[in-house]
Amino acid sequence: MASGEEDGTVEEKETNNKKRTKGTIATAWLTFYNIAMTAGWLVLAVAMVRYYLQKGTHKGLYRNIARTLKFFQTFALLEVGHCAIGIVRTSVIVTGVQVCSRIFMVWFVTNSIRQIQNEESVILFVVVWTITEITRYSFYTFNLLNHLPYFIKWARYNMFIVMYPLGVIGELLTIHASLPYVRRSGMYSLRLPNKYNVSFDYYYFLIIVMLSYIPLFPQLYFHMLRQRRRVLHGEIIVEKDE
Ligand SMILES: CCCCCCCCCCCCC/C=C/C(=O)SCCNC(=O)CCNC(=O)[C@H](O)C(C)(C)COP(=O)(O)OP(=O)(O)OC[C@H]1O[C@@H](n2cnc3c(N)ncnc32)[C@H](O)[C@@H]1OP(=O)(O)O
Repeated sequence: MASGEEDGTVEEKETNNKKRTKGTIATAWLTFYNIAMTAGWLVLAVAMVRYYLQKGTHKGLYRNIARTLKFFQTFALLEVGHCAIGIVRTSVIVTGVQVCSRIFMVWFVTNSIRQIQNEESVILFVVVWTITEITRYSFYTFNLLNHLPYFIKWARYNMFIVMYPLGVIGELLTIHASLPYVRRSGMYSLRLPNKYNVSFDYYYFLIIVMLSYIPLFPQLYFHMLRQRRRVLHGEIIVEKDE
């Protein structure tokens, strides 16, 4: 029996071939990307455990892992691109908020303000991110390879229930701890008068960022709860255009 494709015109066949090639290239790239990211976050986990076992303190841990953390968290910007070009079925906005807030935490808060790098809250969010990302990227990898162990799927769609709030607590406490240093130093701020005639106060900007967690975090959390119902309980979810 002839298949639909065999019945199609030459243009239809060419379009189908192009789609298949794009699909193969995209899958190969995503598999490479997810393996690299799983490895990166595993390296980070091992470095943290080794540091703590050797030194017996969390002090200095951030400085020890900062370079690896900055590299792999910044690399995650590609995920926004994956959504934008349509090779993963995820909202650009949801992914954008998630990735940008992490990059902001790493570069513009923790990396920029040395005095807060030994805060327990920094260790809290870094540990939570690490556990989450090892699970998430190994989930995507095994899923793409069609060999997904159930416990990884279970962990991906259950751990966030606790990890997400813990990560947010770590992030908010870290921003809060940075406020006195930012106020005192006036960093990243622009005072009037200046040649641009613009004023910007990083201290108040950080307060606005903290407040923006109130409307934004529930959206990310409920998005994940919907994904959980869809993947673990097979519910059909009709998402609004995000
Ligand atoms: C200027 C500064 C602004 C700052 C603003 C501040 C406001 C910030 C407010 C909120 C802050 C949040 C801070 C975050 C903290 C933490 O992360 S704490 C640690 C706990 N975190 C988590 O548990 C993270 C949970 N979130 C996520 O997993 C993602 O970020 C997500 C974008 C929300 C995930 O959503 P989504 O991708 O839609 O879900 P999935 O089920 O995983 O995937 C959907 C489909 O897409 C496929 N896919 C996605 N990515 C990939 C990939 N890399 N490779 C292959 N496939 C991928 C996936 O397989 C799914 O496919 P289908 O099954 O076919 O649908």
